[in-house]
Amino acid sequence: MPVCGVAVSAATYAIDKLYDYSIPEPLIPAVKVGCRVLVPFGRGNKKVEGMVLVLRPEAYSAQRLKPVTEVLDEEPVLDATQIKLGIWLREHLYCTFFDCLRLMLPSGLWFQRKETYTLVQQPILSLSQPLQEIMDLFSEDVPERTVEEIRRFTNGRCTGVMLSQLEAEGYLVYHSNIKQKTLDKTERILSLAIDPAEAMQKASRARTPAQMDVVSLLSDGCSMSQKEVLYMTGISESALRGMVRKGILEQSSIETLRVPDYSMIEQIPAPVLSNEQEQAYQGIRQLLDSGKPEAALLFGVTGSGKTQIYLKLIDNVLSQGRSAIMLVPEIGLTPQFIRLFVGRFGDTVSVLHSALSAGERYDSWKKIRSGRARVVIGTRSAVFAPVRDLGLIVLDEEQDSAYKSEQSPRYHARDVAKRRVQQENAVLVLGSATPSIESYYGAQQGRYPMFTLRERYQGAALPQVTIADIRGESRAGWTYTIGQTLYEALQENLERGEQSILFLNRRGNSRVIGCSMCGWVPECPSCSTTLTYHSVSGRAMCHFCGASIEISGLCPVCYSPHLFTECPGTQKVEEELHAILPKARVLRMDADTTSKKGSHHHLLEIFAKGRADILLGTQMVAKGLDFDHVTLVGVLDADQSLFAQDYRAKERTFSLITQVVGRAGRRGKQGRAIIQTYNPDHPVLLCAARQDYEQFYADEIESRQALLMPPVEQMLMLTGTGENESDVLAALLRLKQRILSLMEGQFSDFHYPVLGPSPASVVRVMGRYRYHLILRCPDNKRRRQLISGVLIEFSKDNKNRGVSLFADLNPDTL
Ligand SMILES: Nc1ncnc2c1ncn2[C@@H]1O[C@H](COP(=O)(O)OP(=O)(O)OP(=O)(O)O)[C@@H](O)[C@H]1O
Ligand SMILES: [Zn+2]
Repeated sequence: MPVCGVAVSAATYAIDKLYDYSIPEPLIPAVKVGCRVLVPFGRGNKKVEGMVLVLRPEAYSAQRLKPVTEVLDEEPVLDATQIKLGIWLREHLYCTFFDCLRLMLPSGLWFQRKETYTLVQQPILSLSQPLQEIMDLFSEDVPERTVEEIRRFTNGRCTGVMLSQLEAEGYLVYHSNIKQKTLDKTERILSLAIDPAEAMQKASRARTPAQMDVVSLLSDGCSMSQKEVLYMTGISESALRGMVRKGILEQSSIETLRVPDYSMIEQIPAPVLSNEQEQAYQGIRQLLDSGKPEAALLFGVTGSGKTQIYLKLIDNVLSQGRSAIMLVPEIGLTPQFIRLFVGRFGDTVSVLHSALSAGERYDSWKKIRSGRARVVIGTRSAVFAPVRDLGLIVLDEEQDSAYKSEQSPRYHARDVAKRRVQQENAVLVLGSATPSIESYYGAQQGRYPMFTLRERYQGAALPQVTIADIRGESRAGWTYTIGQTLYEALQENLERGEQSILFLNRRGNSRVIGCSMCGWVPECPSCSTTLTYHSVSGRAMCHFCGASIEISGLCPVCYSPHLFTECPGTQKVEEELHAILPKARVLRMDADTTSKKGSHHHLLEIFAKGRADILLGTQMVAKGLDFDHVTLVGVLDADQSLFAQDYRAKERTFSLITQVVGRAGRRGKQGRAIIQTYNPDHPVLLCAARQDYEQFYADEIESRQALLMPPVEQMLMLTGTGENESDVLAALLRLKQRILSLMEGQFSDFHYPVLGPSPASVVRVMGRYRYHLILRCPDNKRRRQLISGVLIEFSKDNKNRGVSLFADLNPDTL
């Protein structure tokens, strides 16, 4: 009897392995490695999804195996190389086979299952109480129930075994309906139905500004999706329908092109590379020609033209009939950037990013897999793109933390890329003006070659940086966030008609509310955080779990009406700018103004066209932007991220500041940057001001060496979470003891300190406490054996009930 080994979706880490199933005669031709199947699993023989990983055509098995129920794919959705990668991921990320394999598939390809039970007949004999409870849910009026409903109505008392028993007795019959997620293909499009002037007249009769906004938005004859119109104008859907009824707007429906058509885009000719660029290009090309797997670091100052090198390398790869993957951090994927690639490679380009719908993703995946797309540009998960004949992977801004997944499987795109080029004989290029300490260390250790670009393209000078000590200014009675030095520079720039970028070094964008009488501030009941005030809804909301409370205008504790709200940083600075530079056209870019799809691109477009003088924003403005007329960059609060309790805080600050400063003066004109700080003598800021990466690296690696932090030593973090704080702590203490005793005995060759338990920086999220253990030890087979063993043991131990545990290698933040 032929047998197949299946990675089963329902298996938890503790019981994860390849499960053997027999293949019934009629299914033999259909079962192939890399196809998904439906198999019975567990004691209840619930039908679950799985993926065939091995076939043993003539296997003999002593025990009776359960048979495969159904084959879900006609052709394999994963090939042998991808399966190999999945198995490697599983070993390194401590996840199940299925979770690792699923990473490589677009969600549109996943299945949605509806499992139901239908009444056949009510039992004549009396049943045990729990079984009767289930049968009571069925009647002639309600003959069908989903499994989910049954579980909910019985408060979880119903088990798979009970249901199978009722099925075996002939009272109920089971159906499972599985289908690939269906996908929306059309979109509603709006345009003006009449002449703009006439439309404006009609709209103004409604006396609502929103309707007039809609008309002016569409007045240049363009059409726009309804979604965009809703977002840009804030009008309501019913008001839009009204405008259609009145004949102001015309509505049509188009099939959305789920893969954009790039074939008509105008070609951009390849520029001639500078000497420095040419040398780096030739060096990496030799690696490509070697036909061996290689990795290289491309270390080039901001504006040195790394992108042109990537483009030419991709040219080379394509001419060999191979494919390339170009990875960028989410916010680096600007329209300008995409245009460069599309202009060069036309319709062989496929862009993958998180704002794509499931359908778009699915269609891109098909285009890539078929070999029609040979250049993939995308964010983190594009590292799994199923390109034909991989030749090159580029990680631009390779130090960016967006490359690390914060959800299970917690992979780092750089590690996956390294593994892929090894498996597929390709070349990996890590590009950056401020490489991660890991990558630079690797190059220093001779693990891979480094190519350096010391000059900006066409010799444009790096910006002149001034460190502005704002301590003195506030003492002198200057109360604005924008210090005097920066203010004067902004004014000069405005007079000269040149653009400026202002960078607020903050992650979130929170508006605090509180009572100025009793000091009350709203806190989240389930997370250790304060709530953020949203004036639109009049509610204070938790950014971790989404819980919110209404703010009525009175303090809930002392009933005083004196509530204060403090503006989010960017909004406050925007108001300030209007006050001190009333003529400046300011564009604010932060989490608030860019929450909708496309708005980020839209704002950048406005700025690129020179329709604003100052671009003000959070980290989104720091990286990758390339504008012609920006000659001034201001960093408003350089210190913000410097003192975070995190071993990467300095690295991140240095990188951010260097990146943002590097936005100035990229086209000949001398750029300036002003860094405002309360710590004008801080070595990290001094290095960033000189854009002296080497010095920064030298200092940083010394302290990592002293503290045995990555990259000198690898770090593994074990996080326990649970609702009961003392349970979490006790479980982690037991775990620590267990690891230590294993290191005494069976793993005596593997002896390293275990630190903790220590609380996570936000200790409680969604009602769950989070504590860490930290191991600093090399990542090798012994470590993986040890950790995988204790993880499994942990989940099987009843004492740990209510506490879950996961492992994370070299976490990006603590
Ligand atoms: N060989 C070239 N010919 C013409 N223009 C070039 C060339 N190299 C670079 N440039 C131009 O110089 C500018 C800076 O290049 P690019 O954006 O690639 O720099 P970068 O190294 O990626 O910088 P950053 O790290 O700051 O993003 C771009 O506008 C680019 O078009
Ligand atoms: Zn919360």
